[in-house]
Amino acid sequence: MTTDQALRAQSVTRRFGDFTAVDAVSMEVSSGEVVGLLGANGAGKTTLIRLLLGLLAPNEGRVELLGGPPDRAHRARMGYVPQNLGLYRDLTVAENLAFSADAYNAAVPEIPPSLRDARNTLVGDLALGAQRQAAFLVALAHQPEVLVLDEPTSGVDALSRAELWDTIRAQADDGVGVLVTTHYMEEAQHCDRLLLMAGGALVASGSEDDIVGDTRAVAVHTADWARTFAVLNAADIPVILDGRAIRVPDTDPATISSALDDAGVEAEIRPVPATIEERMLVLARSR
Ligand SMILES: Nc1ncnc2c1ncn2[C@@H]1O[C@H](COP(=O)(O)OP(=O)(O)OP(=O)(O)O)[C@@H](O)[C@H]1O
Repeated sequence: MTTDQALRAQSVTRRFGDFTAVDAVSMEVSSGEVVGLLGANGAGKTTLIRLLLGLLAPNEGRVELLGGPPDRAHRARMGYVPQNLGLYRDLTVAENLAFSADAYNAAVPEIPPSLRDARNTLVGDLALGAQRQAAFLVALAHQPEVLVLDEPTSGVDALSRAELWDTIRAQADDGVGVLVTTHYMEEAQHCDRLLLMAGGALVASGSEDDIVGDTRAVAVHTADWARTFAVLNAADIPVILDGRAIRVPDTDPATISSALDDAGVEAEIRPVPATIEERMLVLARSR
């Protein structure tokens, strides 16, 4: 390892026409840490990643990859698993691995037991969990010092997700700096630190507790959940329906009672600590 700093963005902005996809973002990832990049669809996570990796040029600001510019030489020291996995679907797992190792002048790694039966299967014919596993293997073949993973666990079953997180943690324990995006909020617990984006900006960072802070929510218990949801929604109250449970973040319980009383809906209202997902909703609404 030649530097403790794996990735850094300093006041980085990227526009597409009049639209600002990444807005003056400053952040960094150190070697050996797993940093989770969270945010709703369109928050700017993938664009930030592409800027950090030199795949897109910033309009303003500066990025550093392993302490230098994100040029070919520095990019050769990082591993990237994009959302679409970046594998050749019409090549087998073994062929993808050999191709990538050759491109980086690295030895072809051994295929782990869980993928061995699939070594001669075309990637396009594999289940998504196995495809993601293969993409990890390919990205790690040249022993990168930085690993950037864009939704690595999306669409895979719980067991495969747990295995992928084990792999991520093992890499960090070996000193690799990891930046990972996820849509699954429960996966925030696997990260050492979180960055939260909304509307292109970095709106919060730290641990899950730092991000939630003292934000509160209200749990609404009612038999008539459909009407309750409709009434609160119509009153422009930030209501969340999770199954049949109704939650309202960052809103005075009296406001909720009053909206429901006016509509003649019977409900029991209980203030509770907010979740990170609810805090994200609050931050996104305030952008
Ligand atoms: N090449 C492009 N041209 C125009 N707009 C773009 C381009 N790339 C991204 N955008 C826009 O920038 C915004 C941020 O997109 P981005 O893919 O970075 O979000 P994201 O947080 O990664 O979302 P998701 O979780 O859905 O992947 C979106 O509104 C997207 O439509």
